Parts: sequence; C-alpha cells; structure tokens
Amino acid sequence: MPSRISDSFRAHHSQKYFDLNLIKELPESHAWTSSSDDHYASENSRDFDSIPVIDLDNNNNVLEHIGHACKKWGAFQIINHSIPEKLLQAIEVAGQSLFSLPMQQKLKASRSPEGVTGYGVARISSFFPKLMWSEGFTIVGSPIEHARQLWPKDYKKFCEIIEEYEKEMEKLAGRLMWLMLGSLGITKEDVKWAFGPKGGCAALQLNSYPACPDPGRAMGLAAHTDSTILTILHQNNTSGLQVYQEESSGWVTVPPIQGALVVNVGDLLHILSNGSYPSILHRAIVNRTQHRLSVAYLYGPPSGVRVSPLSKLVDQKHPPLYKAVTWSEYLGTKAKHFDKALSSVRLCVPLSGFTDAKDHNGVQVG
Ligand SMILES: C=C1C[C@]23C[C@@]1(O)CC[C@H]2[C@@]12CCC[C@@](C)(C(=O)O1)[C@H]2[C@@H]3C(=O)O
Ligand SMILES: O=C(O)CCC(=O)C(=O)O
Ligand SMILES: [Fe+2]
Repeated sequence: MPSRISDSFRAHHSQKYFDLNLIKELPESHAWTSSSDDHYASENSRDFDSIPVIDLDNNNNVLEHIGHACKKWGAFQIINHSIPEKLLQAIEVAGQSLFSLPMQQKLKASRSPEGVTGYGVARISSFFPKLMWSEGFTIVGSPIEHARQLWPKDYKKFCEIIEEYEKEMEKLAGRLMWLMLGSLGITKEDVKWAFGPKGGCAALQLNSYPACPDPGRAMGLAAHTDSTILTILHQNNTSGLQVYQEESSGWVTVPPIQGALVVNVGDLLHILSNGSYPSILHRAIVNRTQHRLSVAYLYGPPSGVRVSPLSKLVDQKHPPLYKAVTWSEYLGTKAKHFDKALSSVRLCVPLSGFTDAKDHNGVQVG
C-alpha cells in the first residue's frame, strides 16, 4: 500500500497529448456519447435552483446552514471567507501563464507515469473510453521543481503565489472542517488526530478548459467525487461546474459568484460522518467561446492517520459503515476502483433502517 499521497495515483496507460487550444474540430477521441459515461445522459442542468451560498461572517445559524447544505447538496458556496480577492486574481493569472505556454514547454513538467504532481490529462481518464477537454497541473507542497522546468529563469513569482495560496487555503480548510464537523455535533475533543504536528495534507489542482468547437459532445472533467475530507474550489468567471442532485436526478450548474469559493464534501468526510454527509458527484462541462480555469484545493487528513466513522456518530442503531483508511490507502483504492471506491471500503450492508448513506454506485443503502 502506498504511504504518501504522492505515491497513490498511477497512470494506467500512456497518453498522447493534444493541444486543445489549436484544435478546430472535435476529434472522435474527444466525442462523448451517453455510453462514454453513465451520468452523461442524465437530465441536464436545472438552473432555477443551486447550492446554497453561506456567509462565513454571519454567525447567525451558520452551523445549521452548513449542516443543511452538506446533507441536502454535499456542496455550498462561501462568501466572506477571508481569502483576499487579490490572491484569487493572482492564482488565476498564474494558472493562465502556465496553461498558455507552448505544449512542448508544458510537457517538460509532465506528471510521470508513477507520479502525482505535474502537468497532464485528468488522471481519471483511464476509466473512460473518451478523452476529456481539459488539461491539469497538480502541486503537492512546493511547486519549485516543476516551475523551474517551465520557466528556467523566471519561476519565483509563480512559486510565491502558489505557496501563499496554499498557506491561506490550509487555514480556511481547517476552519471549514471544524464547521462541517461541528454541524454534526463533533468537537475538537472528539477528533484527536486533527492536532498532529503536521496538520492536514493537501494537493492543489489547476484545471484548464479551453474553448471547445463542439461543447455539446465534449466533457471537461467527467463525473467524479473527490477523495478528500473537503475541497475548496475557485472558478474563474466562466461557468462549467455542475453538481449532481440525487433528489431530482439532474445536473445543477454552480454559477460563478465574484469572490465566492465552492466547498465540496469529499469521500473521507462521507466516511467520517458515517454516510450522513454524502460526498458530492460533480463534473465540469465546456463551452464554445470562453476559456475556463479552476483551482481545487484538495484537503485530507495528516499522512498516516486512519479515518473511520467518528465514534460519536456510531451506536447500536448506527453501526460503522466504513473501514478505517489512511488518505493514501484510499487514493490507491480510488485509483483502482474509481466510482466503486467507497463501496469497496464498506463494512456491511445494514439489514434495515439506514437510508442516508449512498456509495455512488447506484445502490442506496437500506
Ligand atoms: C490528492 C489527490 C486527489 C486527486 C488525486 C490526487 O492525488 C491529486 C489530484 C486530485 C484529482 C483532481 C481532479 C479530480 C480527481 C478525481 C483526479 O483525478 O485528480 C482528484 C483526485 C481525487 O480526489 O481522487
Ligand atoms: O473545474 C471544476 O469546476 C471542477 C474541478 C474538480 O472537480 C477537481 O479538480 O476535482
Ligand atoms: Fe473534483
């Protein structure tokens, strides 16, 4: 079993790189149909309703709002989160400057077949027959090695912005974790591992979605859940993120709101909450005219710490539904089983009475 997040995701097959910015007609390799993805054909975006927007400065019932958002949607947007607007703009500029480099330059910082960090296609690509209309760059800790390959003489500014962003996001992610757990009645005394010397682990994922000649048949990033406790996503002013709403079996657009950040419930919070807060299935679609950029801060527990359903949420009527796993073990499971990863760490299928834990493999518990 891998021991660090950097050991966990291995490429399944070698990859031919397309420069999506130059392609004028959608190649067959990128043309999705309903059989390319089970969720592709689901009823399309209902834009009259979307995930809640929560003001972190407004102490009035904030825990209640967060609890409701996590249960009903598995995602919400936050405003007044204390990340300076200037930093959000700076990370967008940093992402733009990376993705607008010539392809042969970006390939110098390619993610290796055994690695996690660097430039490449979505790593979940190997689970789909078609390629996605996106490119990504993954950072864990300092980006200096890859930044030097991209800009041999001029890498410092990029590194400074990334490190500042990671520092601010770590604080916000810790605060959000306690708010989300707090809404379940969990206090800091109940989660000893969170106070280790190293704090949580994290990865930063920059995603680029070039304008697409045939957006109706393309897919930016296929439907997935994140293997995190929570993810904080910044999207530029172009929409594309959609979340799957179980209740109405449809995709719901998450509209970009200037200065707001999107928070997703990940699989490890699903496990910690014993299924009370199901991880959110989401995807990114593309459009004909605008380039889209997103930055995901993927936050998990400290390395080596096993997470399992919190004992306060477990009793005779609510037995633990999931095995204890470290983040890197779970990432290894995800790399192997993808959307069946949660069910593969399920402990038992209860005889009756549990209707709230979904495993994203089409089976509702109960
Ligand atoms: C820590 C991680 C989560 C992630 C795999 C990774 O090692 C680094 C990239 C992450 C990401 C971002 C895009 C969607 C996703 C499913 C993927 O393929 O790479 C997630 C992974 C995850 O949450 O499982
Ligand atoms: O680009 C987006 O809106 C989604 C990105 C995402 O889901 C991810 O990086 O995990
Ligand atoms: Fe995601």
